[in-house]
Amino acid sequence: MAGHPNLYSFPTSDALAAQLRGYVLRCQNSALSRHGTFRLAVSGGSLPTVLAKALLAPSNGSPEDTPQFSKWHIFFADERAVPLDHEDSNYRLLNDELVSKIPADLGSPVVHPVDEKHVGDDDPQELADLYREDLMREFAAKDSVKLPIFDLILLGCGPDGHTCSLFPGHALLREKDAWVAAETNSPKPPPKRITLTLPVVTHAVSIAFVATGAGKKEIMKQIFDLEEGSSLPSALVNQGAGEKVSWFTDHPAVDGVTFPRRGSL
Ligand SMILES: O=C(O)[C@H](O)[C@@H](O)[C@H](O)[C@H](O)COP(=O)(O)O
Repeated sequence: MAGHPNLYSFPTSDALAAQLRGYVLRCQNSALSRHGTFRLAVSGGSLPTVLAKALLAPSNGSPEDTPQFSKWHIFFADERAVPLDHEDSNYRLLNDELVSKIPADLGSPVVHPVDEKHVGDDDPQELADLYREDLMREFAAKDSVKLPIFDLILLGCGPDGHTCSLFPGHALLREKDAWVAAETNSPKPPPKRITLTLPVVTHAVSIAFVATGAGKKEIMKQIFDLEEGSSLPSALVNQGAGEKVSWFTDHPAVDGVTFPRRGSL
């Protein structure tokens, strides 16, 4: 993939949220003009809170600045193998932070949770297989497709460089064909999870990371160390998707990070 990812850095969380709103809505508007729906995947961690701040802010009244939630299909970039009402559930997190707070006049998104009947399985592979079937229904109805193409995937980045539930050094990073994979021994609790794979992430039309706070600074240096080249999962997304990737950061997270394409929105 040609080109470098875009890196944006903001002084405050309000400034970051305002620009993230514009970015997500541009992705929405272009997806709606292409195929009438907006299909995105979101991560857990701090992302749903930032996303809610971005999307629940008042609109300037123009159609371009209005989320059309009734046309959204929201999937999970990764999910933990816990009941949907469990405090570790990304579904619950997204619902509490964003979905339950959407004003009625903006419509309701279709949210695609993992299959609750299978969250207790010893092997989360069954859960991953069922989630793939859900993706197939949404993305592969007409033809057989090799990989789903999300309009947007919103990611976080852990202090060890993980993203989704793709952890450094894991064999899953070499996955070429599967859409959804099971993780049974995640270094970040809880241990059992499912995750979109790298080919699915890098195949998306647009990919955005949100990474904030001084705690991310050291790993950001490694991710963007172009001379050494990094095999960290977040760096592999950069390498696989290039200019389709945008990083939304705050100043403390990128203090001292040298980067070839530092942009402004
Ligand atoms: O469910 C999860 O565990 C996440 O999807 C995970 O990949 C998260 O995005 C990162 O750990 C960053 O988390 P923070 O944004 O909280 O730093």
